[in-house]
Amino acid sequence: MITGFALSKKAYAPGTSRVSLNFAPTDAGILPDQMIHALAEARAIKAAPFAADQVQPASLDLRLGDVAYRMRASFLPQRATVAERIHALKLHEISLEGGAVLETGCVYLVPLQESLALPKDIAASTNPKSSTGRIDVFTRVIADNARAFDQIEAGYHGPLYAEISPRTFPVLLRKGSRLSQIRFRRGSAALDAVALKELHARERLVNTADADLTNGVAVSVDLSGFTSGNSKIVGYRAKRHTSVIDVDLRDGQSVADFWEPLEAHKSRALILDPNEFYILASKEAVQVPPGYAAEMVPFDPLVGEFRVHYAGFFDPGFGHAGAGGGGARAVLEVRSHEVPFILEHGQIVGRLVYESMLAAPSRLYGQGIGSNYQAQSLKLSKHFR
Ligand SMILES: O=c1ccn([C@H]2C[C@H](O)[C@@H](COP(=O)(O)OP(=O)(O)OP(=O)(O)O)O2)c(=O)[nH]1
Repeated sequence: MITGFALSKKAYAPGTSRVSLNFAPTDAGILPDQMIHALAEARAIKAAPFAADQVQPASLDLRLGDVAYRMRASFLPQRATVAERIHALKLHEISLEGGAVLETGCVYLVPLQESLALPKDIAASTNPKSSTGRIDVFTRVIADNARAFDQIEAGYHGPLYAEISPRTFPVLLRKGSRLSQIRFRRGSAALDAVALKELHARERLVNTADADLTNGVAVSVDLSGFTSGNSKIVGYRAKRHTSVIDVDLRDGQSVADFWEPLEAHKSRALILDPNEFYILASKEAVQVPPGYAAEMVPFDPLVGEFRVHYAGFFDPGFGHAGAGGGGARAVLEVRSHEVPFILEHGQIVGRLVYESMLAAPSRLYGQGIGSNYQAQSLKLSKHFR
């Protein structure tokens, strides 16, 4: 297990130093920013030069290409290429050059600008960016012959596509918009029970005295109320039939036009309406130490009553006091399925699974890379002012 790193003083500047991608057989972990740049220099990631801040501490933001296909339905390509399935299933094509609105309830497929020619020992996984999950845009990435969403096999050579289905708000996006992110991984890097216990003892991953560390660090919901002006609220419920959100515009919309604040109740419970979308926050302050990355997963795959976590990647340095993040809560994107469901204060809703980095990133989340959510409390996406 990799335990600690000295952080380099300077951020990695692409092309200025050689970062080796030759690993010892037992090396396992998530590739940090400097290795993502090295993958691009080695043409294992093929793309136009990266945009500023596109490479994050443990992931790369993926950019939409210039066309969206409105599809009859979602699919997994399995034995086909995605291009073959698009040919068979597309309803029509929309240019993204000048921007286009994607409607709620429809399924779109967009070729991404980045394609891959991965070495045999590097696999990848994808997830929506937190900003995408917080506005309820359901997004997954598929590759040719994929049998699962958001999983890219080691050694994959080929294009990537984003499946996009806005659930609550129509969204305006364009060529270059970044809805998804990709993490590159060598081997199996998840911490086992012993390593997680040791890391928590050393770094205090959550600020609870009796942290539940079964299969990851348990994260529960806070329904006691956060101060908002003169009131106490537990979160927000999305409004229906709103206007459009421009995914690239920060602070562009007023909260009141899109969200209904949910006042705290003395019962410290919240009844989730089926098919409504909620933003809530964790009771625990969480943190990801510099040598690690985390992912929020369902607390129990057998409990399908409600879904938390659209966007599960937590960056190295998120909530870390050394990166200005002390006390950060996890923001939770929550939806109930078939029946109304009562959530109670302190109920476990997800687990943070920690993985080792192959090396410390040259910059942490919150350190001069335009991070939007460091030290966050209950926080809507960056689109709202
Ligand atoms: O469900 C989630 C997922 C992530 N996060 C936190 C941890 C993560 O490190 C941070 C930023 O996530 P991400 O990089 O996916 O967001 P972004 O939309 O790219 O924002 P930024 O520009 O700040 O990176 O938000 C949450 O609170 N809840």
